[in-house]
Amino acid sequence: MIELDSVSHSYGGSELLGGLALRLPPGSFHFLTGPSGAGKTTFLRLCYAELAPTAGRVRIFGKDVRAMSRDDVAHTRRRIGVVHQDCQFLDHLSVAENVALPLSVAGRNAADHAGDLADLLGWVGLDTRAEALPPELSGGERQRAALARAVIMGPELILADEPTGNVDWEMSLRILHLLIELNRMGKAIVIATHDLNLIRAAKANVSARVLRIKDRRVQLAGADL
Ligand SMILES: Nc1ncnc2c1ncn2[C@@H]1O[C@H](COP(=O)(O)OP(=O)(O)OP(=O)(O)O)[C@@H](O)[C@H]1O
Repeated sequence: MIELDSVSHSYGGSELLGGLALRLPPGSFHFLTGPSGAGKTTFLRLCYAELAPTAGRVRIFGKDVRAMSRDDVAHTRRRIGVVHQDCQFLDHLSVAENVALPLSVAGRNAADHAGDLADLLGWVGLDTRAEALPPELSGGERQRAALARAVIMGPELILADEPTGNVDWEMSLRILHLLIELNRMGKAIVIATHDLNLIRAAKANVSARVLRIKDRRVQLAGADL
């Protein structure tokens, strides 16, 4: 699904990710952890064809990111759902309109998918907030709306950047369990998080690999979390 060979990235300063070699198979569950600035978001952006690595090669669904045309990038991204760290809503659109936005971006008629949208909002517990505007949402509601938007296109892979940032523990668990449910439906999941307790809670429920960025290198964490 995603293959990284000897991947490093530099924005002009020091190199991040340290020549990472990694495979993300279909249906897998990965956590990525490490200190602020370690390169977690950079890793996710590489997996979403938002960046090409400055060294090494990233292949997404078998295609080298550097060889992708604009159409390839658009097609690839339709197969990947992203939960951004800051959610990135359009504040003048309702929750339902924001969640449905990927459909219209892909040229589909959102009205044809009204049933799916209602089911999805119900699944994340936002059916009664469908007409609210994003600034009216709590942190947990924002994160769940962002998750609903990430899955509306039926992606095979979900990349979630701190999906439990700014929510309490109970809500963190609720969001985690939605992601575990998606994994059980066969979707590959990658979660970038600072929260080691979240990783421990997940490992009790799902077989997940934990990647830890330390000293600018990505290592597979052991059972000592
Ligand atoms: N567009 C950019 N231009 C220049 N430097 C960048 C850019 N994006 C990220 N960086 C730098 O690259 C490093 C890694 O950033 P990244 O956002 O990947 O880290 P992170 O592990 O996700 O951090 P956090 O946990 O704080 O979100 C940081 O030093 C950051 O300042």
